[in-house]
Amino acid sequence: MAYGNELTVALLAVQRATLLTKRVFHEKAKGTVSKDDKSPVTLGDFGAQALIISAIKRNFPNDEVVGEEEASVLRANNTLREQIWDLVQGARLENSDAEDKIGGPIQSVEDLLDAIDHGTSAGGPKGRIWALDPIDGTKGFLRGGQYAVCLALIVDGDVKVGVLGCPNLPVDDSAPLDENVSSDQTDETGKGVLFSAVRGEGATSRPLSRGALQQSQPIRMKDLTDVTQATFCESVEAGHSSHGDQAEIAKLLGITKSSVRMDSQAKYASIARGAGDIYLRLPVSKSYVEKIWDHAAGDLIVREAGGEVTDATGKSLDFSRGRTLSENKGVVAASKGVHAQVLEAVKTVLESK
Ligand SMILES: Nc1ncnc2c1ncn2[C@@H]1O[C@H](COP(=O)(O)OS(=O)(=O)O)[C@@H](OP(=O)(O)O)[C@H]1O
Ligand SMILES: [Mg+2]
Ligand SMILES: [Mg+2]
Ligand SMILES: [Mg+2]
Repeated sequence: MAYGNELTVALLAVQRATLLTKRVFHEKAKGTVSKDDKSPVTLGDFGAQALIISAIKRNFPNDEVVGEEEASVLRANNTLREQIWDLVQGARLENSDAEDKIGGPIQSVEDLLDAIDHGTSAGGPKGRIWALDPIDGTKGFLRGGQYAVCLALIVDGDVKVGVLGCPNLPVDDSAPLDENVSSDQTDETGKGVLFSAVRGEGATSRPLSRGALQQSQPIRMKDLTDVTQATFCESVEAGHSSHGDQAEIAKLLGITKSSVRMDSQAKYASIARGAGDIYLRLPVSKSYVEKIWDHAAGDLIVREAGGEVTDATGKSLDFSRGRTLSENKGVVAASKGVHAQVLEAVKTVLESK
């Protein structure tokens, strides 16, 4: 399989990072710090970024990483740094071959900080670049909702491998969409999914585990031709995606079911496994530019599951422009049978503004 080694490393690295994020998820004090743009970052975001980058550095020392977080807050804050060090040391895969494959534990606090700060690549159209969002949907993570650990390999501007770890989604790919938002399952009864895709080779899901990788199974978008029957997913935060425009589009398409609001790239994963049909993310402000780590893995997983992903003008998402999707506005992801119709409605509503 093309990119087989990259896929295995990415799956194990994301799986190990979810052990850490799940621990933080259940703690009352998540070590939340406000970043310069006022968005939150937690012990979980820092710890997961350190663990994943150390696995990449060990296996692919020449690759670059575009990561969301950086360590300056930790260099200045002893308490936070020590808390993360403890968490990172405690996050080990219970299968020694799997743990060895991704380099074993981080050796020192300096290595931990260096790993986090290795995510500063400028991105671009040439070479091998990993896009990493250690916790996507941090606001959802803090609220007790959905979140995802997201990793993708971009080669010469094209996404080749995508992995999404979704600890709060039900394992069952056929569970209805509202159960994807809020599952009654526990880790023991079937919660926690690892999605992945390799370019040209399809998309899969498998249960998250604490050790070796579990068996995977293929996932497919639902084959929808009657758009009025669609269910669509959107962000929880109105500040991230325009609920008003999305409601107008649904109305124009004759969709009567109410939208399902879900944090993070779990939205891409949910439509890829056929639980939902459409993911709309329409710009709230003219100035906001989407980040590549918020979309790279989800975009590939949906396309490999038979879906179509464009921006609000119909262009493919362009991951070759650096750290952001500077050539794109918004996201329209849907099954092939209805994407063109959805895109027309998006254009009509946005042009009327
Ligand atoms: N103004 C604005 N517009 C669009 N997107 C923004 C904006 N501000 C932030 N972000 C990014 O949104 C990421 C989370 O998106 P979600 O779809 O998960 O939002 S929500 O949590 O469901 O509300 C979130 O990712 P994380 O920081 O990884 O959580 C941000 O990168
Ligand atoms: Mg963030
Ligand atoms: Mg994000
Ligand atoms: Mg994030």
